[in-house]
Amino acid sequence: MAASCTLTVPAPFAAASSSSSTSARRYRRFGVVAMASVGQKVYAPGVAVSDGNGGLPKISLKSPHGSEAEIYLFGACVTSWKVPSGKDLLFVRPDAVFNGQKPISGGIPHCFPQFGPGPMQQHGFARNVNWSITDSEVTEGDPTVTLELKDDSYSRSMWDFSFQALYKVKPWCSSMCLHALLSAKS
Ligand SMILES: O=P(O)(O)OC[C@H]1O[C@@H](O)[C@H](O)[C@@H](O)[C@@H]1O
Repeated sequence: MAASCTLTVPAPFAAASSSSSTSARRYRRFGVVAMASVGQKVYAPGVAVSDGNGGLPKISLKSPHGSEAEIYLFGACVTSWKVPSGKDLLFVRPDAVFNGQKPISGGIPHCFPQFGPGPMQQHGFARNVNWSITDSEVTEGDPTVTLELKDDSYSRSMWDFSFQALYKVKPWCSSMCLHALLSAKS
């Protein structure tokens, strides 16, 4: 079974112009390419990982066109998306915890493989585990990162399926593209 979902979130307060380009100039890199400052790892220009709240690893995406986004590896939760005006269009709850024990409440969370209460924890386990960076790329200056979550003994104990979830985050000036791809088999 494979399911794919692409969500493009418009920025109502952003400038009307978009930074997306049809130019074919593009490159792709894997893994850490530089240390920009103490504790910060750069995966591609505009794609860096550093310690966020509570010391949890946080990806920062910065486009030279003015948009910025923050994604925590814990839960692959997008907690911030700033448009070129500097306005942040996302928020987390004031009492959100960043301790790696409870899900980050707010931003754009993943409810998988269950929504709400049920046989496992509220909204499933995907927002309660660390995802990993599987790809990063830059197109015309706009950074993109892809996160991955795969089954392990922890997920199997609650949901006995083999799966791979890929989550691609691409913030532009006037919209943000979120692409989720799930492949699962019994
Ligand atoms: O508070 P949590 O566990 O992060 O869940 C997020 C939200 O999930 C929704 O389904 C509930 O209706 C909300 O009440 C809740 O705040």
